[in-house]
Amino acid sequence: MTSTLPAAFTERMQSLLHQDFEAFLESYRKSISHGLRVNPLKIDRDAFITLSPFELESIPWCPEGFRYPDGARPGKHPYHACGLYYLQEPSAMSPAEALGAQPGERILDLCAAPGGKSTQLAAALQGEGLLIANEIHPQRARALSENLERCAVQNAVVTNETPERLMERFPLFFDRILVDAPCSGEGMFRKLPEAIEDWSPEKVTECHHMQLDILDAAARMLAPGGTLVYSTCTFAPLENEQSITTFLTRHPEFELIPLPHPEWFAPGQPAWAKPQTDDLRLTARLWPHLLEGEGHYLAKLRKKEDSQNDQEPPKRKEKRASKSLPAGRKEAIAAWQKFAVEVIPYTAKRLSDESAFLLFGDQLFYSPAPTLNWDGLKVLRVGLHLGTVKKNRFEPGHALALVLSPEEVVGHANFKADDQEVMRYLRGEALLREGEPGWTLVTVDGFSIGWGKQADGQLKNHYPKGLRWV
Ligand SMILES: C[S@@+](CC[C@H](N)C(=O)[O-])C[C@H]1O[C@@H](n2cnc3c(N)ncnc32)[C@H](O)[C@@H]1O
Repeated sequence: MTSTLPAAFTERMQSLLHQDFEAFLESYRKSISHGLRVNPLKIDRDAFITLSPFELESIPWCPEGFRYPDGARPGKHPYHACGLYYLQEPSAMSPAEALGAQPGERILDLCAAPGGKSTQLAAALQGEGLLIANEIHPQRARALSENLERCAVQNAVVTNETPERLMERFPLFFDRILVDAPCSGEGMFRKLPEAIEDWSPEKVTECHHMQLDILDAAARMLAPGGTLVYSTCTFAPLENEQSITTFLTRHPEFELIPLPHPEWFAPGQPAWAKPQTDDLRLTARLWPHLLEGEGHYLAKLRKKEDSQNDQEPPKRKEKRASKSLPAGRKEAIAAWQKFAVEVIPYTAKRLSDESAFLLFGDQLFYSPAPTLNWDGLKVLRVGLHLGTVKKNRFEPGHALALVLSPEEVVGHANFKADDQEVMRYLRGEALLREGEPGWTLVTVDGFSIGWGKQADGQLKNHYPKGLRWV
């Protein structure tokens, strides 16, 4: 790392870490830790170990997590475009693991973009239950949506809302909530030198207040008995031990519970917050000088089963609102069914619950929560984007391609990962190829990557324009 660390930061860390300070500072002279997390919605861990073109080293606190060496470029490999893995620095793999999402649950990832933890939570759900992945910034919400799509997630709803607005709609609704809070980003100094420029003591204070507001909203949305994980990628006690202590003072209905992997994660520091609470030892610090990772803070909390819910959730209007039932829905479903029977007859049955189809404009989605009403919320995606209803035809969505396997489609074109045709496809070029006319699933070593349409000795390219490699 070449940029100089802010003096106010190093002085504070020295006064906190004492004899460990030199080792902490030394960690900034080492290269960053590269990680990837295998996406079990596309390939299981052991199969990926066999297939991987990169050297892999297991990360102890995340079964699907691996380090890869400097110089490997997994983001530039077609397997990345197929969604076989998500690039994530190793300590950032800990919060979603700690949350312990189970298939069938209702999960909220409140500060979700660009989606590292959301894709991990979706994998834990194994397609069952509901994930709401929320991001406040519109552009970042779009990146989140694309990453969930690439990782073949079918049961996520992507919203672009403030925590407060979500809170009004979903009181006491979730089994588990992740607050991966906006923070001063001291754990990013090694990876992103811009984070050093952005940092200031005032920013630390500002983030602390923002974190408390976000946590208040999360507290209201969690069902009694539910689990909340709070995480940051900063070292400032004010944003970690102090945010949790203040939260617990404001919310006696919550208690800290121990985190897994005490052999890897150092305990939180009771002396770094006021009033001093011994339970802070149950929170965790991931230090860059004690493990290979950029650093994180984690706290796992439970909302007591018998917590007084002073405000009971309002009676939800479960009936679908008119906007979700636009004119043309029937025709859209018919167009989909015609497409599905012709192109993906084996999957058509799985995606046939009439109540799950949602039409937004000309975009057809298959909802994981058909009884929920999304009117009035900024929603980017509700479950699986099936495709676009065009005049007299249905054009399948990229998201649909990514959830399909070759056995599910009538026509597919497979290429080996090192075949130049794959690069041409990713650049958006048509491929010269003979085949049955019509929609064709393009696969790389058997893993779907997108659609093509076969006609006149060519496979026309339907890889989305915004994703094309240049
Ligand atoms: C640490 S990042 C999230 C990283 C993400 N969980 C992941 O694993 O890819 C924090 C996110 O919180 C968002 N954010 C900023 N201000 C916020 C606020 N007031 N309420 C909710 N989220 C906010 C930021 O835009 C940012 O995307």
